[in-house]
Amino acid sequence: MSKKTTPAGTRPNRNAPRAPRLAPGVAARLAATTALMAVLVDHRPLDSAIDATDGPFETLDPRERGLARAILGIALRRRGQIDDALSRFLDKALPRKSGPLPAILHVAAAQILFMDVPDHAAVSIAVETAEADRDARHFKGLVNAVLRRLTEQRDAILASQDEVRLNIPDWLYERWVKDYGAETTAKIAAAHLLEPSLDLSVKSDPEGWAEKLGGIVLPTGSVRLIAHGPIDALPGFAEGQWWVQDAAAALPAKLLGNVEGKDVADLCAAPGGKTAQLAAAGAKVMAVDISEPRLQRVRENLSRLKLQIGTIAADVETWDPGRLFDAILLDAPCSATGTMRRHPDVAVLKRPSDIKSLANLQSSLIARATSMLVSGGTLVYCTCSLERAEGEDQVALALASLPLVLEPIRPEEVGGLEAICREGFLRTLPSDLPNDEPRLTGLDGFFAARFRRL
Ligand SMILES: C[S@@+](CC[C@H](N)C(=O)[O-])C[C@H]1O[C@@H](n2cnc3c(N)ncnc32)[C@H](O)[C@@H]1O
Repeated sequence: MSKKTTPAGTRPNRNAPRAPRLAPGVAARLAATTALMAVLVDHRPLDSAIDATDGPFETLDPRERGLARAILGIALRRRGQIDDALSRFLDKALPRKSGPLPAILHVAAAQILFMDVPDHAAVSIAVETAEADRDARHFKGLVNAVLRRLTEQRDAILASQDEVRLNIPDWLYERWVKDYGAETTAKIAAAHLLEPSLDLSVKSDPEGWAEKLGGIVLPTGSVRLIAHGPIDALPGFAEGQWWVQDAAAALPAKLLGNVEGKDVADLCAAPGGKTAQLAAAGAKVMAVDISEPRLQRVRENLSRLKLQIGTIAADVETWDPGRLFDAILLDAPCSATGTMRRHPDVAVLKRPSDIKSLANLQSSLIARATSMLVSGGTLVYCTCSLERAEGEDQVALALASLPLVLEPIRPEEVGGLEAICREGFLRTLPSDLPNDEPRLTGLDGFFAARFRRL
């Protein structure tokens, strides 16, 4: 048998710096631990922690990346249950100077409680991850003891937990019970525990694309698939035939009706899902966003889709377009509490005070949008929030203070789904659109209202 050798004619350079060797599986858990710390401690969005070019995800191979992402999804989705389970074995708070110790425990507990990972691997890799950190290494013994006890008592712990209640922060639970009632809140929370489907908006032929991609066509026209593997490897991506967009997020742009040939402003446009819909429907679109880097993503997305638009990096609160538009879509910045299925980090990142300040910003943006609209023009206001303060309350404020009348939304405009058309508004909930296959169920929580300018 031949020995492993270096390429012919070369010798190993013994002085070259070598990347530390990690046992199999450790790199993925280290990356998950680092990203979880970024979310829990630094309050950074998960996507930015994962995408950081100098972060540990950069060096992972696709399998490790997938594993790290899956662990993070569960660690955030089921954070309440994991906290509750770990607290049963910790009689005091973890010491301050323990580095990533909390994230190491959460990453391991996510695997032990909810993933098909051998217990001994989850525990020993957690101990090894602790060993790799200057501060956490002093707590190796604690990591080992707590996690072993967790493996022993897993079934009893899970049986004793109310998974629906434990995983929603108290302040959101209280708001939702007030607005939607306890039964619907429980359904929303249950929907958050499921890995969401992959929803696509297609330029044309939804049936054909559903067949090619192995998905279904929803009553609203989106194509829905069970997500797996890299998106850019799917048929039709490179050719620009479709784009990723939650089925609920695809509804507000449709509420502008026939936009062919019309001057439409898409305010707060990035990353451009709704811009693409408007451009594909033949509108002359001006996409406006405060963030130039995010606007660059709009340009890249629209260029892949071979759709023409104009773009302007500007703050809508102060931007003066110097002309009026026939129609405006205002997808305002919001708390994003409707997207917790896709972005479970929202439960960690948002606070009640955010809703207040966002609601103030939304009122100001609606007033600005109204001032850019021709008389008789249509304004669709939407947010991906479950909070009334960012939805129904904004409508009441706008109608009381601006030259706008409400144009109620009808079920036939949203795939005939009466349940998502409430009081003339679009109000989707994560628990809407159930399917026998749980991986094909649900919608992001969206609100939309349509106005006509007087
Ligand atoms: C909910 S996202 C928009 C999603 C987008 N409409 C889509 O469908 O892909 C909100 C966007 O608002 C932008 N934004 C926040 N404040 C803004 C402001 N004052 N003026 C313009 N854009 C703003 C953010 O940069 C962000 O891209």
